[in-house]
Amino acid sequence: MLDPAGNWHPSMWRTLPVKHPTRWASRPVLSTVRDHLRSAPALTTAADVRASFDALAAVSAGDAFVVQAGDCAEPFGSELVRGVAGRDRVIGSMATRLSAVLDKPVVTIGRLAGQFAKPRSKPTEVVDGRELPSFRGLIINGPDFEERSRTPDARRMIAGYYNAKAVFHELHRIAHHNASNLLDLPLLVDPTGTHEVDALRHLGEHSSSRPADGSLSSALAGYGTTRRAAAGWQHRGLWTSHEALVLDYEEPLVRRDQVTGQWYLASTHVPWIGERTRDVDSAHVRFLAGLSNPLACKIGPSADVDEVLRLCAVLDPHREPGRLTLILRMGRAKADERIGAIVSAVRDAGHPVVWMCDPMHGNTIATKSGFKTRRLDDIAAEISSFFHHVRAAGQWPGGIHLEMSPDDVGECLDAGAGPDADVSGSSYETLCDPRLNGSQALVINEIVGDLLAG
Ligand SMILES: O=C[C@H](O)[C@H](O)COP(=O)(O)O
Ligand SMILES: C=C(OP(=O)(O)O)C(=O)O
Ligand SMILES: [Mn+2]
Repeated sequence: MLDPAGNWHPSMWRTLPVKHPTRWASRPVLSTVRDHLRSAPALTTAADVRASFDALAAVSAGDAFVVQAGDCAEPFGSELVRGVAGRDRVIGSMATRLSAVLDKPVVTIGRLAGQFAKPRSKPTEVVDGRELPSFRGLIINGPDFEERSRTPDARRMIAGYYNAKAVFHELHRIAHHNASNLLDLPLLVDPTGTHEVDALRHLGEHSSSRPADGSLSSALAGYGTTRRAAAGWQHRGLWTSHEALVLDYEEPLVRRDQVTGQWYLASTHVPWIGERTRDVDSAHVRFLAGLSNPLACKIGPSADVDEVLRLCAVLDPHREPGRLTLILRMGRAKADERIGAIVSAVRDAGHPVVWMCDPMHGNTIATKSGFKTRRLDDIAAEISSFFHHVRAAGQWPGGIHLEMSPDDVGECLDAGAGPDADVSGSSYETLCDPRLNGSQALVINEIVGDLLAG
């Protein structure tokens, strides 16, 4: 994806085949939206993207673990912003628990601040004999089964940008709140005075020696990873990630670092390529390949070893720790058969990838009443196969990727649920795929903890 002078450019994906494209209703509106996004402020800073890269490099070296979790498809509006603190809290308690088990930091990443676009198995949906485009996520169309709502409207990308901006604002608010708590509490509660030194050190970290450049990492030292403190492991905020599916949204949010000349995707920290768009010569892979962000790519059961090696060569040509996370999502039935060969081949090719397990997307089933669901038993079994096969290849099982809501939703089936178990419509709230609720996420996290300890 280089021009004759050998340079990558953010718009070059347009010359390549695009999987799961969006047919926007109006080209002139699309063009106005793209101009708006191109001149809109970046949502992330290069400093934070580099900090998230370094954090993932520690995972690739086996010195940390990573928890990535959040909605399948984020909502817009007050529900979105109100939900950030809960996602931070649940992911944070998962991470601090795993840090205590491992005695290592845990990197925390939300599916957050841009997880608004969905590839779907079927382009259309039929209800009572009427056929309309499938719901593709709020940045593309609306969920209501009406022609107007289901028509892709490029103005939704503007709404997506400002919704993401509101989430970043909330992440900053939480970071500043945590920073002030970390400063104040030890001074107030420690009678021996030993933590005072800690607190003063933190004060130094937050004082004018760190530039207030709008970076999350300048708001809170050690942002996006757990840190050991006198009172135990503490969680410090979330990095953001989403599937970079709608390139009409992502491309105008690419920014060039004036100092280094590197291109950064400023819509997120860690963009990923989905299972349905990971063809090595396609637009999505070649677009992300030119960016300096840490990248992730889903790998499902249809991927053969050569395909994965070609992806690694394009996405991680310099074999750089932290650059590439491979998110295996095989499904319980295929995990044992598929994981070992892929991990060994990537190891032998010398790519220091982060190995992550998504035990959700290969385990989706339909209940008798037609709801999409996932069984905790299948999720646990796939995680356990992942640990076994990654370790058998001498590699570090570096992370877990979950679809999760902190709320009391009933979308996945509890451990031990029988063959006829169903979910109830009243607590089924997801916009797309079934999520673990907060307590189910903690159950799965204990299983991960046991595997890490074992
Ligand atoms: O989140 C992932 C996909 O968009 C989702 O699993 C597809 O679901 P579908 O099979 O209902 O289209
Ligand atoms: C679309 C998703 O997953 P996959 O690409 O693995 O199917 C997702 O993570 O929501
Ligand atoms: Mn999903």
